[in-house]
Amino acid sequence: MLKILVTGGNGQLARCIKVISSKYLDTHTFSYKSSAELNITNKAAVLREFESGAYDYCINTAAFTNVDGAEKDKDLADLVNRQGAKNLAEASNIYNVVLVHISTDFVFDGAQSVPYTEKDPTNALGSYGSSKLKGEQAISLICQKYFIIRTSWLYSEFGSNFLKSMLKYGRERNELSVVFDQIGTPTYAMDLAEVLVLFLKPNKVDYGIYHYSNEGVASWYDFAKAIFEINGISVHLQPIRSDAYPLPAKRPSFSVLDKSKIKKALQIEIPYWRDSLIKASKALK
Ligand SMILES: NC(=O)C1=CN([C@@H]2O[C@H](COP(=O)(O)OP(=O)(O)OC[C@H]3O[C@@H](n4cnc5c(N)ncnc54)[C@H](OP(=O)(O)O)[C@@H]3O)[C@@H](O)[C@H]2O)C=CC1
Ligand SMILES: Cc1cn([C@H]2C[C@H](O)[C@@H](COP(=O)(O)OP(=O)(O)O[C@H]3O[C@@H](C)C(=O)[C@@H](O)[C@H]3O)O2)c(=O)[nH]c1=O
Repeated sequence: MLKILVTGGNGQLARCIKVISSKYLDTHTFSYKSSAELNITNKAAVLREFESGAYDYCINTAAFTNVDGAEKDKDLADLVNRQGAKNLAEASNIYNVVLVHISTDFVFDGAQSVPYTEKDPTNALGSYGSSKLKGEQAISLICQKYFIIRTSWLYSEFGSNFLKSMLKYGRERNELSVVFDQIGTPTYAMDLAEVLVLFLKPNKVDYGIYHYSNEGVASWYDFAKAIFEINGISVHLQPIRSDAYPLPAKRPSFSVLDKSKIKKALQIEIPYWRDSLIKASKALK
């Protein structure tokens, strides 16, 4: 039996892992710890959990994910996303655990116009992205056995996300404005969860950084348009530039991820984002 700790156990991605992991219960035991049960910023608590749990893997989904909130709460974002990741890296080394850590497309500045590979230079624009980047750096410096999976624009039937916000606003309002000058790839967190479980196979895949998102490319406007079409919601949708929708945090204008490495390593085909959006919309109904 492989023993797996999942941090951030009440979050969107952890809840998707819980759904997917039901297929693996003959061979894997998953322990989900919410922020109240295991605060990853508390090093002593992390060490105690690793010692008592005798885990083989830790999937770290815990993070400070409020992109605009991170501009105001820089210290807290840093504490969770950098120090928390560092604590897990140190505990993983001591207790011989493989750390599977989730990171973000927001480690890039968006200056590129071709999809980002794992080797491309990082340069985060805001506090969320830079705290996540520092978390990655701490792990790659300290940890002997780790996978860092960068992903983008997660949504699902769980937690709060862009899909659920659009469905809510689309039903409440006649008109909506959404930015069309930020390009990336929406990713169904359930698809990512399926892929994360594939990393839980001893000595099958090389340690390091991997990019995973759904296939294809969209702006947030395209994503919103597809949400309304697929869900039969009639709303007047206006494409706008980011400067017409001012927010505390600057986002990358282009953060499409190149997924060649993960496709080769895991021998997977990745669903197109619109097909996955149809699946998620059905799951929500
Ligand atoms: N959402 C997205 O669009 C994207 C997310 N990612 C990354 O994917 C991962 C999962 O994101 P997602 O599930 O969407 O995020 P959520 O915000 O839904 O979940 C994160 C969870 O982390 C928990 N958490 C916060 N602080 C701590 C702490 N100190 N100790 C333990 N747990 C804590 C939160 O608990 P509580 O609610 O109690 O604070 C929450 O349940 C994160 O690493 C994120 O950076 C990457 C790209 C896109
Ligand atoms: C709700 C809304 C947002 N927007 C814009 C704001 C922003 O530029 C863009 C995305 O909106 P959000 O703020 O919901 O998403 P945001 O928090 O920027 O999403 C990011 O979250 C973190 C955690 C990640 O790691 C990233 O991959 C990415 O998913 O859409 C509109 O233009 N109109 C709207 O009505």
